[in-house]
Amino acid sequence: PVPEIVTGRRRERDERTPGTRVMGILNVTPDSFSDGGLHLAVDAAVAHARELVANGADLVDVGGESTRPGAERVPVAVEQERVLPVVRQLVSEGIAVSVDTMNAETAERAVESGAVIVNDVSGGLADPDMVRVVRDTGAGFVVMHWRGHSDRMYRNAEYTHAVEEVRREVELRVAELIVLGVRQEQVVIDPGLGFAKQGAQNWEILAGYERFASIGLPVLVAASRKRFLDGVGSAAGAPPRDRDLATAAISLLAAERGAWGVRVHDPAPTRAVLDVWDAWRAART
Ligand SMILES: Nc1nc2ncc(COP(=O)(O)O)nc2c(=O)[nH]1
Repeated sequence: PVPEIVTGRRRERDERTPGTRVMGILNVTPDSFSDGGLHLAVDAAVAHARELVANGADLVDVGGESTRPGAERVPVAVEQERVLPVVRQLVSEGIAVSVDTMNAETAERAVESGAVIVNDVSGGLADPDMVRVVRDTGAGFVVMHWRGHSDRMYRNAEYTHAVEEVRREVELRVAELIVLGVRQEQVVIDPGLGFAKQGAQNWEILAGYERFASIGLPVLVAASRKRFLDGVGSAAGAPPRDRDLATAAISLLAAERGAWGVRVHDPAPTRAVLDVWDAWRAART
């Protein structure tokens, strides 16, 4: 069966299954934790994951390859060296883990190590073997809207109607996956904020949330600290970590619209606003 964290129905605050899931981001790249050796990076990453969970993350999204615009590809062996030890340790501590990878072999080995979700920004397009891994393992599968690797990301940000085109492309991709044997209940969709979308287009996507919800699949909103937030709810040009308040506001707006989950660097502000929202709803007479 597909892991409960993927299919679990939305519950009120006192139930175990979370309403809108808070997915904490764990980028295991040496520059993100320490410029020391890999071992340091793994230990630091595990410590950071524990902190994410302590601050309210329902699951931790472990990635070993930055997908920032213009980022270089990382060799699969390096990605696995970074990611797999962390996945194994977090799973052993009872933490729900998703693996953020475009590589089928990494996904397969992470799921074999206990990861319950494959979060592939390419939705299975980057590695033709990914569909087999997702289909055969039954893991949750985050299918994000994607129009190509970081090196040509912005050249693909041409839309006449961004919301409708992104919606259509996501819908078509999911239909292809189902034809290829992936079960619908495995799938979470994600409009891919910042991927082949610039500035205002990201806000159009958020404003068009209902269009994505109307596809009828769980929706993951991943706006955390992204460039399009610059200057909104924070000073223009401020460092990305200053965008956590704006991120929490988007988490609340997404949760109110029934989002399956929100993907954030710092769960604390998001957890705080979701707790406020739960208290508000619970008091309804
Ligand atoms: N599902 C999903 N996964 C992602 N992984 C990485 C990034 C890049 O952002 P980061 O480097 O801040 O994690 N963005 C997404 C996203 O928008 N959706």
